[in-house]
Amino acid sequence: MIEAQQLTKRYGEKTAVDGLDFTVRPGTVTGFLGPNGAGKSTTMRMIVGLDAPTSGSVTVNGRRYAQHRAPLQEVGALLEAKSVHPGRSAHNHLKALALTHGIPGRRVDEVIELAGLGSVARKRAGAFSLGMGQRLGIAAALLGDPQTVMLDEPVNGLDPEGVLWIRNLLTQLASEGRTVFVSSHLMSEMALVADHLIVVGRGRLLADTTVRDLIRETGGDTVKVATADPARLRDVLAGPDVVVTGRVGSEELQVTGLTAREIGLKAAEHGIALFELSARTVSLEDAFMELTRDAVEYHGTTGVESLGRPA
Ligand SMILES: Nc1ncnc2c1ncn2[C@@H]1O[C@H](COP(=O)(O)OP(=O)(O)OP(=O)(O)O)[C@@H](O)[C@H]1O
Repeated sequence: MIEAQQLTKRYGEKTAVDGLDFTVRPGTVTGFLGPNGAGKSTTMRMIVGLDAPTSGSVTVNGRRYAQHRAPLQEVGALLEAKSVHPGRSAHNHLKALALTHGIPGRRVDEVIELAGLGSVARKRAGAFSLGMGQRLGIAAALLGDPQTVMLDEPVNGLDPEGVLWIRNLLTQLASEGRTVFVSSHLMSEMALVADHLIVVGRGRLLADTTVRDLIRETGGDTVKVATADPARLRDVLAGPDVVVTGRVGSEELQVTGLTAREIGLKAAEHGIALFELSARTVSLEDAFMELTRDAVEYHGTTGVESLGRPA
């Protein structure tokens, strides 16, 4: 379990992390999302003691990282900054790490297998592709068989097979009861792998919710219906959790709380003709954009003005 309380980090004038309160629970994959510069990496660095909070605190299983006697066996982390000696092989890098942390040597071979690095383990890590480097970083994170696993952008640079491997790995780690905290900009991937989400923007907490609820709140379960008799259809669909909206005089209604199928069946039962019946699909990406619209630090421009005018 990771618990942040009023976690704050300032760099001079800049507040990178601003009073964050959240809990990452074991047994599920928790996604950590936010636009560029939102404070995700800074938060993750504070979790593993690479940066000290300006105020507030963050603990892993009730203790600050530095207070754990064997931190590598407590929290395994893949952070953006790599610290692999380029001349060393993957095997030697992991062996050195194991030796200095009292981890048995056989675990090195286990994580090499787990990370799919068997065929390249004796090669210089400096010659590794981005994807292999990511796999080595993940192997190092898992070396201490930690209860808590934290990965910053783990799918970066991975090919589709690697992305699938990460997806299965994260699900597996969570199913073993571990705490899995993972940041990514790939929303489609997060939607598949994460159950819970912590969303930040400009250092502040924007949402602490499930993928389903976030999508629902953005209107993900709305069904659009068009009929010649909207007033009667409203009456037919009425129910405790059903909300029907629509402009007066319009044939179109927006319905939440019923599926397209349920609406179609009810309309047929009452002999009401429908002209259109379509579920609005909202992706996690849409929901994320909506939620973080005001918290994006670096907006891109696509307007012609930004390209300058020809002389
Ligand atoms: N060492 C530092 N000194 C000064 N400012 C910093 C430092 N580290 C981070 N920042 C600033 O703090 C803010 C948060 O940065 P951080 O890297 O944590 O964001 P992030 O959410 O991980 O972004 P990204 O998605 O781009 O990786 C940014 O505005 C960044 O410029």
